[in-house]
Amino acid sequence: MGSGRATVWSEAEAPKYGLQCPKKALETSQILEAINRCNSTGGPTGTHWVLDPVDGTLGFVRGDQYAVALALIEDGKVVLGVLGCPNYPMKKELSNYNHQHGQTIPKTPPSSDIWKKGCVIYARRGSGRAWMQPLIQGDTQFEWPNSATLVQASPVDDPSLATFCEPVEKTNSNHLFTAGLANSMGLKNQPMRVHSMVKYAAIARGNAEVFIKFARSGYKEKIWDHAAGVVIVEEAGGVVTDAGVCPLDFSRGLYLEGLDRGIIACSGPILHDKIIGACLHQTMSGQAYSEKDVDGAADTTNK
Ligand SMILES: Nc1ncnc2c1ncn2[C@@H]1O[C@H](COP(=O)(O)OS(=O)(=O)O)[C@@H](OP(=O)(O)O)[C@H]1O
Ligand SMILES: [Mg+2]
Repeated sequence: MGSGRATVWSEAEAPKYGLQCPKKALETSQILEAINRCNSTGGPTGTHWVLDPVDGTLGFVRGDQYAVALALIEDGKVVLGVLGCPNYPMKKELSNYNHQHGQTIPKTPPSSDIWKKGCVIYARRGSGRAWMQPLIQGDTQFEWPNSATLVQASPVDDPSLATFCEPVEKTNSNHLFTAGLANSMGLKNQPMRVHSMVKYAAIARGNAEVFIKFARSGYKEKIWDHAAGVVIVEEAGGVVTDAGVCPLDFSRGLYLEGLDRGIIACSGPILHDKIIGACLHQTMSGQAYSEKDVDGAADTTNK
């Protein structure tokens, strides 16, 4: 959740936002203990904060992409989303890296300290806007609008020009099934495999057009893995639904209950319609998702 210095900074800023400042700066362990005290199970009523302190754990461990994700859910609807992406620089496109090695950060970082300068992306439901700003480092004070800039989903609606991203691990999403979808809708580019909700950030920033995740049947998607990303993509002009064209339902507890097969996030409605059509085609032609595809996938991309 950030350095001790960042913690002290947040506490010092608290009164400015009408919050009571703790008498003594909290230690890291106290912050973790406070997070652990949370016991809400979500649901259709009330106000709930949803936090994924390290989303994309594997990416974090590998020194690759991960996110710190915070969302506010009111009466079952996500009203606010914030994604901190410490390894996603303001000015770099993820797609410049990765295809061959499944890694979005080059092994040898560029000489500048660009990789230390991640971004934060956030949006409020109904504002029609999504914002991005650099991660605040060291003693820098946050002063709205600071260097925040508006981000927008990509205008590209031609599948042959679109970039699609998906989880790195084929145990988390069926790569064979998504490759079939991509092929049948005419996506030509290699998939960009990225850990964490940085995939939603990439759609919101216009660095990719499509994010598809089809988990194995029986796996229940958790609200904290999607809440912040969904509101940010939608406010940046994108569309997010399940494969049955229903919005993701954040009102039914800790899981996205009732999710139809997988999650499809797109930069706009034209590409989204095409993927839904491709899904229907795959299902009708008997190429629907199967467990075998996940467990025994002869998929050699990004190894
Ligand atoms: N079996 C299975 N199927 C589907 N999804 C799963 C599965 N196991 C875990 N998870 C959840 O996926 C979250 C990580 O998603 P990613 O997109 O980062 O996956 S990947 O590392 O790029 O493959 C990951 O979030 P984190 O735990 O925050 O990393 C999990 O909540
Ligand atoms: Mg997660």
